[in-house]
Amino acid sequence: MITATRYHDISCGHRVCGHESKCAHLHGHNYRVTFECAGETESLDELGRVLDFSVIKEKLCMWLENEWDHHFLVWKEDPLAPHLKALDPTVVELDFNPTAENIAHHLATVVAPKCLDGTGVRVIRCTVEETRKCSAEWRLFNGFAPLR
Ligand SMILES: Nc1nc2c(c(=O)[nH]1)N=C([C@H](O)[C@H](O)COP(=O)(O)OP(=O)(O)OP(=O)(O)O)CN2
Repeated sequence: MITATRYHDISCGHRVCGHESKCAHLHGHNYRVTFECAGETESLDELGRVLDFSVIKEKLCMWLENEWDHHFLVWKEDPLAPHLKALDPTVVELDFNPTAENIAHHLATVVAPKCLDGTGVRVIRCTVEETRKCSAEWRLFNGFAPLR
C-alpha cells in the first residue's frame, strides 16, 4: 500500500451538546482536516501517483469548502438545532454530535467514499484538528498489534 496526503483548513461554528464545560457554548474553530489516501503500490498511475494532489483537493477539500466552510455544524438531536436552523438556514444539521472524533469518522466513512467513488483510492486516515493542541483521528487499521 502507498499513500498520498493533503490537508485543508475550514472555519466552522459548533457546540458539543451535553458537554460538561465550555464546549457546550456556541463557538467555532479553524479546523484543519487531513486526508490520507491509499492505493495499491502496483496500481500507481503511469506517472507514479496514488492520486494527483490536485484531485485530492478537488474531490475532498472542495467538498469541505463547499459544504462546511463558514457554516455552523449542529447535531440534529440538539435542542438548539431547530432554533439555529430557523435563524440561519445555512446551519448544517448532522446525524451526530460534532466532536472532532465524530467529524473525523463521518468524513472518512461517509463523505470520502462518495467523493472518491471510481478512483480506486480510499481514505485510510482522517485527522481533525480543532486547535494546534487538540485533534482526533480516524484510522483504518490493516493489522492491529494489541497493546501489552
Ligand atoms: N475528545 C474530545 N474532547 C473535546 C472535544 C472533542 O471534539 N473531542 N471538543 C471540545 C470543544 O470543542 C472545545 O472547543 C475544545 O476544548 P478545550 O481544549 O477544553 O478548549 P481550549 O482549546 O480553549 O483549551 P484551553 O484549555 O483553554 O487552552 C472539548 N473537548
